[in-house]
Amino acid sequence: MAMAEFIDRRGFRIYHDFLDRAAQEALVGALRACLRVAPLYQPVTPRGQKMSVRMSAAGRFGWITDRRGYRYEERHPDGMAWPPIPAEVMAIWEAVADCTRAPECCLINWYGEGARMGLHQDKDEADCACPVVSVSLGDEGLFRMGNTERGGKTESVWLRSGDVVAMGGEARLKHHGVDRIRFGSSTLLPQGGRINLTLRVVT
Ligand SMILES: O=C(O)CCC(=O)C(=O)O
Ligand SMILES: [Fe+2]
Repeated sequence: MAMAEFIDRRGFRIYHDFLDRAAQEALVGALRACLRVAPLYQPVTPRGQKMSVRMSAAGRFGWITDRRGYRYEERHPDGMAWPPIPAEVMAIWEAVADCTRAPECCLINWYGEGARMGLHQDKDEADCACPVVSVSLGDEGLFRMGNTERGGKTESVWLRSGDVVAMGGEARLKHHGVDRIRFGSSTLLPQGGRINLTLRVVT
């Protein structure tokens, strides 16, 4: 793994080029194995809108949304247990999380052409002492960072394949989202698109 230097933006610690190409390829291989066990599915918000990202998860819990609400579940919507979090992913957590607890969820988001994620807070976790750690693979994504309160100024950064962001401390409950991706900007994923992993302590 590359040296752990980061840029601090409002408490978001951005580690550009944290994973080199070989590490990214190894991670994609491990994730493909996860997705064979727990395939990507299209989530629906509690209000009934289809999300543009497709999702799956690894770990004891997966974060899901459907008409019944947002929550963590120990099973995929199709009924199977989530696969274990790959060792390569755990190693990233250990390098940047600065937290004694282990992640219990690795949410897997897949962004195809036109997919985005609106500004939101990650607040369905019981313990916010640990960060949410994000790993980006494939196409570049425009990541927007805001405030703990709704509204106010935001700033954005393009996240590239291999970048890692730790959202802890003052950034833990700050709003963030992905405005758009540059579809086809990376050669990592043969079909294009962007994968984002978020590692979370849930309980
Ligand atoms: O895709 C990203 O970079 C962020 C994803 C995110 O915020 C989430 O899954 O909660
Ligand atoms: Fe988030």
